[in-house]
Amino acid sequence: MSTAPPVVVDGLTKRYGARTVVDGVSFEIARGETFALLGPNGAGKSTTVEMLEGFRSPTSGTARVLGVDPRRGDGDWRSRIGVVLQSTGQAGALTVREILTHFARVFPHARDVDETIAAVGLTEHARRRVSKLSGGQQRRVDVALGIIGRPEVLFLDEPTTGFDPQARRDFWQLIRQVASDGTTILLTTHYLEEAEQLADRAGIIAGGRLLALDRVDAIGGAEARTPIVRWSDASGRHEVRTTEPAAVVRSLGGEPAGLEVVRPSLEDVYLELIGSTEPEEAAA
Ligand SMILES: Nc1ncnc2c1ncn2[C@@H]1O[C@H](COP(=O)(O)OP(=O)(O)OP(=O)(O)O)[C@@H](O)[C@H]1O
Repeated sequence: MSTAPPVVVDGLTKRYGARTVVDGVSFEIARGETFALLGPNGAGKSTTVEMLEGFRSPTSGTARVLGVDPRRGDGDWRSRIGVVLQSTGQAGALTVREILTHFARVFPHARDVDETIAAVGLTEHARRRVSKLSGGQQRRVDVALGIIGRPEVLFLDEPTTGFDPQARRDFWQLIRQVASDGTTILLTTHYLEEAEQLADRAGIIAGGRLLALDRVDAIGGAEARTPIVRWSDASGRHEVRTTEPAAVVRSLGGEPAGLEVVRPSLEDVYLELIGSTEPEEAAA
């Protein structure tokens, strides 16, 4: 087995005419790691993922997935990756079990069809046509199709869009299980809590450029994660950023009104980073 990381991206760039939509992006994803790519609409996340899946060609830079240039990936390579595209597949007339059975035959080490249906919470709907399912249920079929081949690298592009909160939590459980089997996962999502729950590391991208790349609990740097103590008194509302929140609380003597100690979340850090980009850059 190769020791190279399963995903290696170096200076990846995509231009459409004069527009650069992915601009010199570099990162690696280690074997078994879950990596989240975060960024606003139009940031370049799907374009990056689609270049890794071999569906789009880079203008410059390189990508290697399982040691292979995705544009040159053959059938064997494709059977080792799993893809959940952003748009829902239209598998109209087939039932859930039929479409999964059909795809399972394509892969040399496919998962058990009924276990996979159960894992995505569709056992009750296994005999229903995919076209008769709700949007969120169809999305679960997409996810089932992405994992049926027991991929070594799984690409999930906004997998839980349209899921209700319980379905999202069930999905997280499923992805944790897939990750614990050693699968390397690249996830894009607009739900920062999802990235916090699932990802080991994340990259934040805006205007095609990678603004930050780190462990999910460290992204933005120590400064951005400094706790904030807030309280109110007769003179109004106060806020202090401090590495020693307990000492600040003690110094207040007793418990002042509205006391809260907040550790900035990934969402706070993300909004600060995205907010600091030029609007036209973020929109470009
Ligand atoms: N075929 C194309 N021709 C020209 N521009 C394109 C093409 N495909 C995508 N783009 C542009 O590239 C930019 C990046 O799009 P991309 O879909 O990668 O963003 P994203 O980060 O995935 O956004 P979202 O969160 O909305 O899915 C967008 O401005 C989009 O309009």
